[in-house]
Amino acid sequence: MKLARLGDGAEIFFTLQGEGVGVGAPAVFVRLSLCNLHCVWCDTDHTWNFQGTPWAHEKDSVPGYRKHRKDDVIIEKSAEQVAEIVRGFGCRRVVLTGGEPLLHEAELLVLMKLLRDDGKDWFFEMETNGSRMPNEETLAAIDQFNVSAKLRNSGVAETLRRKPEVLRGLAASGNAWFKFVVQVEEDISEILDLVEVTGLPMNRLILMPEGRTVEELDRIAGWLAGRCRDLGVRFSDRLHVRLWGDKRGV
Ligand SMILES: Nc1nc2[nH]cc(C(=O)O)c2c(=O)[nH]1
Ligand code: SF4
Ligand SMILES: [Mg+2]
Repeated sequence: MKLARLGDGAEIFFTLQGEGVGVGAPAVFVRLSLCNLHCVWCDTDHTWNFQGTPWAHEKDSVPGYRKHRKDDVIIEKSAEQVAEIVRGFGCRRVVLTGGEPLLHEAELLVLMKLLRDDGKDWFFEMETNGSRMPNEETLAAIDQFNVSAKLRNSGVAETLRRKPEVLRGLAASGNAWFKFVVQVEEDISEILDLVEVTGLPMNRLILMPEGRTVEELDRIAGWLAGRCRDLGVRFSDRLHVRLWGDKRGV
């Protein structure tokens, strides 16, 4: 499978879940490469912002920033190799993320089977952008979907990112939380419209500030936390950004 490359190896790391309902839980993250979306503020654009692609990213305008050479940011590993690395951390909570991990669905099913064949109580989370419906096997294998459907603020065309039927299907699994990235007040009405169209359960909603620095998070959290309280939905910080900043492998 194609993973994000970090140094000589794959971007597989042991940290604390920084976002969503499980924030603070020790977990091994496996970062797959490739994404079917291309959000302008994506904090893992090394999974898709490759040289020769037409997508825009906020960082494109930063002096000295270059789109990535595929060979620098992708590494190929078998499910067996990934399983061996994951086992080495001694933590059985695993977060499959990306990019978009569902682009590697068959290989991830092999990985989860290999790990579960150890006979231990693994817990698999998947961070997904909610634009693709997992198959039945994946629905059965994943313990928790952290679904982050993208809003207008992502800069991605609505036809690509907005899939109400997928959100309904994920909600029906009973294992999904819906984590929206918020920048401005108008995002809230967009989220509430989507909730109405899809019937997403309010008690599975999480609103999280967009930001790759503590200052950016604080600026939005300053008003968003109170809005969450009044709406009766969860607020999520981005703990890893607070603790370690905008770094890879944390
Ligand atoms: N600590 C930590 N928590 C996270 N939760 C979701 C992440 C992601 O990039 O999908 C992430 C991440 O990259 N690091
Ligand atoms: S869906 Fe996620 S990984 Fe893909 S571009 Fe958007 S933020 Fe980045
Ligand atoms: Mg991240």
